[in-house]
Amino acid sequence: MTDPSPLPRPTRQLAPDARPGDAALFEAIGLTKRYGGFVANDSIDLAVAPGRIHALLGENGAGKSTLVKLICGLIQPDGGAMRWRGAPFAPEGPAEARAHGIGLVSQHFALFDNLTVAENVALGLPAATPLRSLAARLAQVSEDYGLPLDPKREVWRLSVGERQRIEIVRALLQEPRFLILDEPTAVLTPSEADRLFAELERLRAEGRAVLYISHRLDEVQRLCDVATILRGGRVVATCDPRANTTASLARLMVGSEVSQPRSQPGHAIGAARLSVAGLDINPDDPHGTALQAVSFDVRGGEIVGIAGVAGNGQEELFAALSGEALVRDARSILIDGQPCGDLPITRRRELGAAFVPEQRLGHAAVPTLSLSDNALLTHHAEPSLVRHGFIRRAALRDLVERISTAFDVRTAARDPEARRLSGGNLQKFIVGREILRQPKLLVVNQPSWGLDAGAAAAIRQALIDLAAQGAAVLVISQDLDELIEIADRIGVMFHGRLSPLAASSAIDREQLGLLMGGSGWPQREAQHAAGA
Ligand SMILES: Nc1ncnc2c1ncn2[C@@H]1O[C@H](COP(=O)(O)OP(=O)(O)OP(=O)(O)O)[C@@H](O)[C@H]1O
Repeated sequence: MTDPSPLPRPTRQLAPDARPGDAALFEAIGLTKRYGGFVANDSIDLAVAPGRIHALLGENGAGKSTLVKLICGLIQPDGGAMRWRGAPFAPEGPAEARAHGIGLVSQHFALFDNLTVAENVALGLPAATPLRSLAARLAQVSEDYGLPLDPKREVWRLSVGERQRIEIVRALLQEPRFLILDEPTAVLTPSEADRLFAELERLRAEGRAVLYISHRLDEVQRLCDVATILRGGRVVATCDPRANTTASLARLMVGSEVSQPRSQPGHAIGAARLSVAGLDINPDDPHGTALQAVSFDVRGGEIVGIAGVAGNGQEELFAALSGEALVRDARSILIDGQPCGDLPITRRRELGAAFVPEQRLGHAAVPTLSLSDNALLTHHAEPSLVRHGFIRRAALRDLVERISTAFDVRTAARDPEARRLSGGNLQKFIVGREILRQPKLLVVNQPSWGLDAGAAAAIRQALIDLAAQGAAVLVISQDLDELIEIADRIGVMFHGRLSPLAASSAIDREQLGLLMGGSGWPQREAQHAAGA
């Protein structure tokens, strides 16, 4: 890891009275939010002091994002009060919260797809900021932060990891007095996360306050001075995270022990169910990553992991495998021996394949459709659900019930719109929707993004069990610990190339990290990867 670069000094200094140890910068007193009869935040008391990094923990659906939305004026409370530097605080909208110096890196990105990176950043800054100078500043600052971004690129072309970088850089450029980050590292690489932590530590040293939401408890212990834990919309504990173990924090969040996934030893590894040979793709997007001679196979009974920094071809690989991007040579992708590089996604599903894209809202699920209609999107070829062109609504609702039960999807109402689910619950739903089809091949991108420890363990267990039943499972993930934990073999993508797959027992985190950064590739591979 390289040392974090010095960052540009903030232009706006904090008031001299804001010093670590001061009285609370922000307070919530008995804050309550209801959705119909469901209480998402139940009399929350929270005090965030300047010069502190304060963790907000809780399992999926505990009410963390709801609290953040209240603080930022995105929704209004039904009871209780908030105070800012001791004075009553009731922001009517996000602009008012921003004017007080509250910055937000949200879990569901608030970005306009058709605008460029620079245009999106400009929208979060004072109106007078000229776009041209902003683009140059943004390029410089994003490099300094170790979060590379191309200011001219349109957002719709970017991966989830790249979108996350925009959110973070945009919030940091606002030099907030109180910065709230909702799962910021879920799709960042370890070195990107390290740079972010260094930046948060700088904010703390300057007397600013940070509210940090993460399901990664080791990060919380490393970074945070105090932790407030929510369960079922209520505060159940406020503690020093370093005085706890990750297991005891997880227990406080979940209310019981969290079990770790267990591999199923002794099951047979069969023939290749997915074979990719010499896959070359030149994406339409001039900023996309060309895939160069990607070759690998995934056999029945095994999990293959693909690691890599976002933007190194993982999106293009997923699109080619799923049929969202068709390839000229049909034989470059075989599913159970059948050439299918030129087949659309429905035909690939009929061959027994299932796909889970990384972007849950907008790609994997339509936000404004109910869960049952979202289930129909990938199950419509099944005769039990659609017969003679008629949708069997009762069977569909039953399917949603089965997914929700099997994957512990918690909703505030029956068959709600996808956008009403908490991030983690929607993730459980879209992964569960595909696993319940019992596919012979599952390709999944970032399976446990935003999941709490218990839910992530449950999803990983489901992937292990699916492979043990004979399916081939391909997991694309930026979470190296996840890949090392569940994959039988792992490869790394760099500049559109895939390293040879290595047995996960024979490769460690450090070697993977080096490959992700472009070191340690065989000479020829490195030359190709660098475009020589
Ligand atoms: N607009 C809404 N309408 C109805 N229910 C909602 C709405 N937004 C959130 N909820 C419900 O409120 C509960 C808390 O959701 P919230 O997003 O605050 O959880 P969270 O702790 O942030 O979870 P995660 O870790 O999964 O992001 C969930 O059960 C969710 O279904």
